[in-house]
Amino acid sequence: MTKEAILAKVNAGEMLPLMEEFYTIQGEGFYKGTAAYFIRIGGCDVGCHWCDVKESWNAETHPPTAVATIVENAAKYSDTIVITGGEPLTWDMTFITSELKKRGLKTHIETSGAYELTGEWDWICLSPKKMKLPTAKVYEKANELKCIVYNKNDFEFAEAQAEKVGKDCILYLQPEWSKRDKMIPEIVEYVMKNPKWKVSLQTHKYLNIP
Ligand SMILES: C[S@@+](CC[C@H](N)C(=O)[O-])C[C@H]1O[C@@H](n2cnc3c(N)ncnc32)[C@H](O)[C@@H]1O
Ligand SMILES: Nc1nc2[nH]cc(C(=O)O)c2c(=O)[nH]1
Ligand code: SF4
Ligand SMILES: [Mg+2]
Repeated sequence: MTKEAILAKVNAGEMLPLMEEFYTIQGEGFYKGTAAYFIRIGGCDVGCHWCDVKESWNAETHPPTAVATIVENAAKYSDTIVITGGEPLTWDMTFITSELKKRGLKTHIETSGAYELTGEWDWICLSPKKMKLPTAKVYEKANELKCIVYNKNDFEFAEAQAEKVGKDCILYLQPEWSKRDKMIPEIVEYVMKNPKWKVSLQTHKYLNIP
């Protein structure tokens, strides 16, 4: 295929820059503890300084891969597929989610919501970032809001984000991994005082799994 042809397919969401894919246990949020197949798509320009997958940022370093191939493979492992990144909404998610749903698979997304919400989702985990705020539509559609707590100011940001999501959206505070020893006690105290929030931990890191 020519470079132009590949670019056209990527723009149409029929090929995506695939960084990695793995069958594991969802470590975070509402589905924590549930087996799921993860598809990690490269490309993100949100720029969180504490991001735990900076290798995902540059889409050029991840090979454009046919969505048909990604979906066919994913279906062998699980009925729950988590699309993450990078920032998956950098790309048009319409085609990949429609192919997954055609096979009866459940589609979950991990997103900052910084770009237009595309695709058909059974579960949307919205993790807003100060540098590039979510779009109006993703606030409305989010099933869970997962705010990362790196320092005390993040509680205020989390409250402002919680104002913007729907009334059934489940609210989580998740410690930034490198600050976990400092921030876990703060989060515990905050959740006891403000019980509309729940604690989310990156349990896969404690389990030593991907
Ligand atoms: C790597 S991001 C990819 C998806 C999307 N770009 C996003 O930020 O939601 C997956 C999840 O990991 C969280 N995350 C990333 N780095 C983290 C860290 N150092 N500690 C805790 N959570 C982190 C993000 O906030 C997000 O909820
Ligand atoms: N096990 C596991 N659970 C996760 N939940 C969200 C993740 C992500 O990087 O999006 C993630 C991840 O990288 N691994
Ligand atoms: S938006 Fe997600 S992938 Fe992008 S830098 Fe932030 S945590 Fe990392
Ligand atoms: Mg992760």
